Amino acid sequence: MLVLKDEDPRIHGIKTKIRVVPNFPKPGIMFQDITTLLLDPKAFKDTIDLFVERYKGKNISVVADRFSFCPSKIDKGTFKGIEARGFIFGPPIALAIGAKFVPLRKPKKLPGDVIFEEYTLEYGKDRLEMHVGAVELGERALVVDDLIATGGTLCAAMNLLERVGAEVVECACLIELPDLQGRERLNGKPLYVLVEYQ
Ligand SMILES: O=P(O)(O)OC[C@H]1O[C@H](OP(=O)(O)OP(=O)(O)O)[C@H](O)[C@@H]1O
Ligand SMILES: Nc1ncnc2[nH]cnc12
Repeated sequence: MLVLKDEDPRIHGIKTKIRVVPNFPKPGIMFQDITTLLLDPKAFKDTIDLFVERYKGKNISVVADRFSFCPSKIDKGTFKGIEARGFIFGPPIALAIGAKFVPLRKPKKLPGDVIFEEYTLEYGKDRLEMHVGAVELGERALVVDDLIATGGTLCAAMNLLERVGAEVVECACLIELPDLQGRERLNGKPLYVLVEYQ
């Protein structure tokens, strides 16, 4: 069951549009499918608006988000779905708050010089890369993702930004899986989520 995080009536509409698919991509995983949310322009817009309302006027100059789009792959027992979720929420939030968008990509997708961080997922392991020079010392950054599970992805993203001297103001996710205790990997960094799955 998805649990409402607060009383904003828009959150109820958002929650009803997230489909939960049991046993995908592996037995035991309750997959939170946001593609059904994207089919509903009002729910999708409400999601972006809630984040924009929270971060507008907060002097944030960087929105960092995973940015990936490539075919599925299966390697050494690790299933990775279509890599397409990371770029959905970050760019519209960045545009609306007047920040630049910095893509954090899976390996070998960025053409310039990169720094990278490796991390583990609920159902696999991966690596995030960021272009050298995309973020400058002292910039205030927001890290956005669709979902926090074990927290590995957000932790890797924060590490990348902090290694180049950015200040990560907050992490923002549409969905949290609290049972996986991902928050505890964020070293006390604030995390804002719209819905929890329990
Ligand atoms: O908190 P964590 O345990 O790190 O898991 C959360 C991450 O898992 C999913 O991405 P995934 O890498 O599965 O790929 P996709 O978004 O490209 O489909 C999701 O979009 C988050 O980025
Ligand atoms: N249960 C889950 N649903 C959707 N994306 C995920 N990423 C990691 N765990 C996930």
